[in-house]
Amino acid sequence: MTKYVMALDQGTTSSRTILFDKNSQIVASRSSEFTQLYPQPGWVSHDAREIWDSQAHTMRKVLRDTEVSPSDVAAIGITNQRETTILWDKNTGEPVYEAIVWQCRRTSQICEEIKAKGWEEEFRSKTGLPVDAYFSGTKVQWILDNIPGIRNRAEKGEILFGTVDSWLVYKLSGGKLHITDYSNASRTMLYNIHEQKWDEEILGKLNIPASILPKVVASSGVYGTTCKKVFGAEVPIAGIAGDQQAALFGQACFSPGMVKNTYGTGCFILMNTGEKAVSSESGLITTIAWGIDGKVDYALEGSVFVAGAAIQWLRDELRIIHDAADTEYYAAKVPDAGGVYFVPAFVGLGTPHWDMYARGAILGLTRGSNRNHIVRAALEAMCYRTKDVVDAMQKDSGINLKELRIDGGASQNSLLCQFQADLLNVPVHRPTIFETTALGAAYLAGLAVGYWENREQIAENWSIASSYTPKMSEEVREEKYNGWQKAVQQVTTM
Ligand SMILES: Nc1ncnc2c1ncn2[C@@H]1O[C@H](COP(=O)(O)OP(=O)(O)O)[C@@H](O)[C@H]1O
Ligand SMILES: O=P(O)(O)OC[C@H](O)CO
Repeated sequence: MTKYVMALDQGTTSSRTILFDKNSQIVASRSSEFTQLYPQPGWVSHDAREIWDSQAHTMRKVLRDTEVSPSDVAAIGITNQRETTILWDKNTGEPVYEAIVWQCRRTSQICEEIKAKGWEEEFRSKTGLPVDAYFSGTKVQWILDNIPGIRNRAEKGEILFGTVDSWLVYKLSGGKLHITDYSNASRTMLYNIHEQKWDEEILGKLNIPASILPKVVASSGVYGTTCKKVFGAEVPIAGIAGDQQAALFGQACFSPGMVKNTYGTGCFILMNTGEKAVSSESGLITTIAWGIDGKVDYALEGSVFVAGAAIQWLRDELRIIHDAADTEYYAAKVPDAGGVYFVPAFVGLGTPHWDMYARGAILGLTRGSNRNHIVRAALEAMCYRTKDVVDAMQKDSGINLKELRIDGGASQNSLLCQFQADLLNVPVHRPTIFETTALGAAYLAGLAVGYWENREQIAENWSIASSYTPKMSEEVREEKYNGWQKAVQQVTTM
């Protein structure tokens, strides 16, 4: 009898495999970190082989350690760091270059050229995305233009492109499937989110041959099975979604107006807007949340590139903490950040600023500032950036936020959660299962094979572990946020 759904959560810093049971409980979880490559300032790469190897390792390990047989896995769902771009050889299945990571700024110049040619509005209205190095399109173009011989081979049909979901499915299926889902396609800057097709004009403008593109499929559906070589059984591959959309699904944000925020390496705030693709005046992204049963739902998204990554920086570069969890201890030693603001614009600023050239700063230091203030300012920065995004979301959608559902590694920090509730002036809820990204992928796959019946059943499984209610006065909130906005002005270049 099949008992579990397996979620593969391929994130920016680690690959994870989680087995869920019917009550949405985690039965077992294994993760494996992999190498971050920084070939030049502002550039970020991964080795696509290592992405696959680390993912496959955690899949096998989770089964071995729990003695669950592959035949007890009802379906596999995949969720992934989005936008990260991989090109591989169609015949050998070998990557032809490093995976260019979503955070990588190497294509900023290409983006400038697109803007200088006056194409930005066309790209934005068709894809829902501002022209930025964040998205896959210019990364694909860069590889085709800069790696000798690749363009020629791509034009001969010998090269395939995919985001990480495509790459994993290709490997899992033994090279049989070259697919991506709607949510991932909507992050490439090559996909028309209204007509739901790869956009020929944009492909022409970026000089990208259509033959390298994956087929776009539903986010929930049986696409094929794993090749026996992977772990000894043919298990249905039945769900795919970009990690932030998967988290929206895992948080059961099924109705328009529901919002989740994931505090991981970056912060990603998504509001379900249902069947309506809301276009933004305030620098939000219009994205596909998921496509299921022939119907596409949309979301408004705010992307904050550096959130928990600033905590890692405090640990690895400044070395003022040993562990991310220490931040709560140090931050709690002071009543506030003492006027210190930390703007972690290490790779520019995303929503709503979209400033590729902004860089980080710690401001407001006095002779009395110490580690506690800086640590607290780093935590508060995640909350301020979230408020930047939520304010824009409320303005563009006309919907007032009623509550915020949170997840991701840094959401374990209660001081952060309380400050977030205070700043937004709405309750913040952390669910019992905070691995919502993986859970969302499991749900998409489980729904496709009838493991879960419908979204109502899923919504019933969502429950709150901790809630934080706002306690800050309006006056203090305004004063703090004004200080933040002034700090941001100091680092922006536009
Ligand atoms: N208790 C904590 N307080 C603040 N930040 C934390 C805490 N625990 C983890 N983090 C941060 O959260 C991030 C890890 O979250 P995770 O959701 O696993 O990220 P990702 O999926 O992006 O790799 C790291 O950047 C880490 O610094
Ligand atoms: O790997 P994460 O969780 O930091 O997510 C990365 C995002 O998908 C980038 O858009």
